[in-house]
Amino acid sequence: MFNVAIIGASGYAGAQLVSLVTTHPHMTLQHVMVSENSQDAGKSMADVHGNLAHLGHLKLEPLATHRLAELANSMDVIFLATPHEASHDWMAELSSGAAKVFDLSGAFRLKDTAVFEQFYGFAHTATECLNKAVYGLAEYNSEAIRQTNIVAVPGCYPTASLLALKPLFDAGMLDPSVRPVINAVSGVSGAGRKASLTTSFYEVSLQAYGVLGHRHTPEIESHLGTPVIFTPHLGNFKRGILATITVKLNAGNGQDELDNLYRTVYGEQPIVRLRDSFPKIDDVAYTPFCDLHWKVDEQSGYAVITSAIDNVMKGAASQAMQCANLTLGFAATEGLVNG
Ligand SMILES: NC(=O)C1=CN([C@@H]2O[C@H](COP(=O)(O)OP(=O)(O)OC[C@H]3O[C@@H](n4cnc5c(N)ncnc54)[C@H](OP(=O)(O)O)[C@@H]3O)[C@@H](O)[C@H]2O)C=CC1
Ligand SMILES: CC(=O)N[C@@H](CCC(=O)OP(=O)(O)O)C(=O)O
Repeated sequence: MFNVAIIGASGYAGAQLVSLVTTHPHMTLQHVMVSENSQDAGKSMADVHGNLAHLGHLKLEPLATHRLAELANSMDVIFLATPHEASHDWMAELSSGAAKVFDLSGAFRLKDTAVFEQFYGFAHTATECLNKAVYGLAEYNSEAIRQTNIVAVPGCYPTASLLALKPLFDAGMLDPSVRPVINAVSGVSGAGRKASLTTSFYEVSLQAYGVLGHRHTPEIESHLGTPVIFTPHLGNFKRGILATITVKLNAGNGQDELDNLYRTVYGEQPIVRLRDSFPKIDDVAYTPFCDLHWKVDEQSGYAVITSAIDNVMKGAASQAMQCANLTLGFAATEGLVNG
């Protein structure tokens, strides 16, 4: 059995990981942790998340920095479901031992530190870790993920967007003169558990935010290889992301070509489900799947692709678990998909 610690275990992504690790056939959850001065320190997982009421024995430990080295040497796997700053500050020490570290924050997803500082608002100084970090888009980078001890788990919107767009870009099917346009709606869990007016029940409606300036734009662009227009929206539901993506295809590409392409790329990938109709968020909520469907207008050469994921699962925790499975030598789907 592999020993696991989850830091940030009281948050939405961390609690989802608690669920996944405690049901994983080859993992033992040794530590669930929060920040040193957390109000939740000492409480159990059952106290903070009702759906984990059966896990009253798992107590949230406050994590003081002097314990980082001990974790690095005693754990096989460390999941960081923490704010970007905490992940950035702690990665060097956490990754200095035998443990493989999977960071769900955005701290290690952008290799360009100037772009990072512009979008995250603080300077990146963990250069060695950044150089080592592999972008954990599990369907694409499985070989590199297997070899590393630092995985930067992709953001939720980038996961939905890249799984839809990468096959087209990599196959040279996109007209380079027209940027892909990504309009995506996320449930409020994407904003994390801390109370705020923007995410309070009475305030949330359906609204664009971060227009032409969201930090996921450079993440999508750098891992896709071409500029995009990305507009996120906050929706009045709990879980899931639906990304509707419009692209202009190069001449000679129509419905048949896209059908063949997606089948070739994802036919053997159990987490990506190619659907016969446009997916709904409810089809993927609380699951590890990404559902894709597309339609081409043969006359204009435009195509619309929709990509649906659960932001807390494929957009965070279950993708982190896919990556952990790969580094430990299991199938990416271990503990996530049966049958
Ligand atoms: N929610 C989502 O859909 C997604 C989230 N992510 C990323 O995953 C990470 C966690 O997100 P999410 O679960 O939504 O966030 P939450 O706000 O729900 O949870 C954050 C967790 O981190 C803990 N924490 C906060 N500050 C520190 C610190 N300095 N040291 C240690 N622990 C700390 C919090 O507990 P406490 O403050 O009590 O210590 C809590 O357990 C973030 O980086 C987020 O950007 C990525 C993809 C999707
Ligand atoms: C609805 C909502 O607020 N979503 C979050 C994205 C969540 C996510 O993927 O986060 P990281 O890139 O921080 O890991 C946002 O737009 O900031």
